[in-house]
Amino acid sequence: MITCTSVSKSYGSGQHAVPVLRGVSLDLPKGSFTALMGVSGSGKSTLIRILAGLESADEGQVTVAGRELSALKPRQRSAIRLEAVGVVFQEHLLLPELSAVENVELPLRGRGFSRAEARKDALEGLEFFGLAELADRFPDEISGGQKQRVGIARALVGGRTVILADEPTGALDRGSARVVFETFRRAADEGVTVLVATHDPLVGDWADATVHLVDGEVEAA
Ligand SMILES: Nc1ncnc2c1ncn2[C@@H]1O[C@H](COP(=O)(O)OP(=O)(O)OP(=O)(O)O)[C@@H](O)[C@H]1O
Repeated sequence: MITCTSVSKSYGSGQHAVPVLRGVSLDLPKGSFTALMGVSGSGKSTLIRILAGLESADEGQVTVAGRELSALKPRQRSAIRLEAVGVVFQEHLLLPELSAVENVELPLRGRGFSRAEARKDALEGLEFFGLAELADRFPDEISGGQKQRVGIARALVGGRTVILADEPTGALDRGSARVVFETFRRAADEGVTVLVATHDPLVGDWADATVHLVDGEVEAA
């Protein structure tokens, strides 16, 4: 579901090129929850952005949800995100002027769903994660953990099969972080492939596997 082979990436060029990822290979099966760990600067965010198609690798191949990303133009990659790949960041990025359910509807509306269809699927998504009672609240009326879970519901709505998250619990207390990891677990148990970059050792209680990045390389297990 997520495969990358010999992915390398440097920032800067020539003499000033700084290698950030060096020959990273991963093969994450459908329905797995993998934690991506490593010290600050080890390349976690860069790898997540490449897998999400937000940046391109200098070398190597990346296949996500059955699509080989390196062959695609940025606009085609963003279409894949809309259809198949949800991305969650440390900041929830909910739009403050929209209610929770309206936020979850957004990617569906972007795909041309009618208002009624989008509402139905968004409510189902919130319900699946136990968030139905928050549907009509605005982001500033719910807790940080709840916002992040609404963000996960938005990332998954419309049958997306892959979720990529970068430090999703970085701004949360331990209790909220647990619930967020539990939410990813639930998604993986439904067949979604989940990769979460995190510093938070709590993730070990929910993830199936951990990949450690050290200076841009996958550390042998
Ligand atoms: N756009 C960029 N231009 C230049 N250098 C960058 C850029 N983005 C990241 N880097 C550098 O690449 C290295 C890896 O950064 P990255 O953000 O992927 O690490 P990380 O493991 O996610 O760190 P953190 O845990 O602090 O988020 C760092 O040395 C960073 O300074």
